[in-house]
Amino acid sequence: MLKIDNITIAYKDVPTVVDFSLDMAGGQIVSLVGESGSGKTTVIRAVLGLLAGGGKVTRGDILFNGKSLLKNTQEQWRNLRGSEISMIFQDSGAMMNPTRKIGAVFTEYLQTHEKISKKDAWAKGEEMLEKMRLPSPDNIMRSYPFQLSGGMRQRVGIAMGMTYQPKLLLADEPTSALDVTTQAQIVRQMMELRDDYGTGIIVVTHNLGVAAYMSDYIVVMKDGHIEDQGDRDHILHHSENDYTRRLLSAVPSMGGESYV
Ligand SMILES: Nc1ncnc2c1ncn2[C@@H]1O[C@H](COP(=O)(O)OP(=O)(O)OP(=O)(O)O)[C@@H](O)[C@H]1O
Repeated sequence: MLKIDNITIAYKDVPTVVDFSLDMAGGQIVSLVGESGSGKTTVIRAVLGLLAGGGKVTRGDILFNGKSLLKNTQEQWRNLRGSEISMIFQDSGAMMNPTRKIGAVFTEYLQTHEKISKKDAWAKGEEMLEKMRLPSPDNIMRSYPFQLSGGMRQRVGIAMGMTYQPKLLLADEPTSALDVTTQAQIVRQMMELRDDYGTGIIVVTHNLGVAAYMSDYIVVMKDGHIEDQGDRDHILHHSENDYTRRLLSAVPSMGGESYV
C-alpha cells in the first residue's frame, strides 16, 4: 500500500532524514520510535506532503498504491488528504480553534471534503462520534474543545480522521499528552480501526511501550536514519542493536501493565 523508497529529506538543503525506506502492507500497524529529533515526524509529514520549514524530499520516492505522491498537484493532495490518508496529532484539541465548538469544526471539515448540507454534515459528525463510542455525541458537538478531556478530544480527532475510512492513518504522538489509562484506551481504539476498517497505521511515538503493544513492525530511528527495524517480536526479543536495547530497558508500563 505504502512504499517509501530510500528517501532523503532536507530542510533548506541540509539532509535531515537519510536513506529511509519502508514497505507497508494494507492494514499493517507500523511504529516509528526514537528519541526527540531523530526525524520521525519529518517522515510522516513527507508522506502527507506537509513538510514545514522548506522541507523537501530530495532523493527517492514515496508510492501510495503504486503512484508517486511526490508528483501530486495541490488538487491531488486535497483529494487524498482526509479521505485516503488521514493524520491525527498529539493533542487534536490543540489543533482546533478554541473559540469554535466541535460541531462547527466537524461540519466544516466534512463540507470541505464533500458536497453536503450543514444539517447532514452535523448528523454525519454525530454518527462518527457514536461509531467511535463517544458518549452523548450531540453534547460533544455543542462543546468547546476545552470542555472535553484530553482523551475525548483525541477520540474526536480520530473520529474526524476516520470519517472517510482512509487506507492509511498517520498518528503523531497520539497518546503523549494523555495519562496512562487514557493512553491505553486510545491505543486499543486505534487497533480496532485496523480490525474494523482495515486501516493501515503509522504511529510516531517516543514510547516504545506503546509501539510494542500495538505494532506489527517497528522502525527505530536515530539521528535521521534507520538504526534498527523488524517485526515486533524481533525488535522486542531478538534485536542485538545496542540502541534498541537501551530504549527497551527504559520502557514504561501502560495503565499499570507492562506490554513488553
Ligand atoms: N520546520 C523545520 N525546519 C528546519 N528543521 C526542522 C524542521 N522540523 C524539523 N527539523 C529538523 O529535523 C530534525 C528531526 O525533527 P523531527 O521533528 O522530525 O524529529 P522527531 O523524531 O519527530 O522529534 P520529536 O519527537 O521531538 O518531534 C530535527 O533535528 C530538526 O532540527
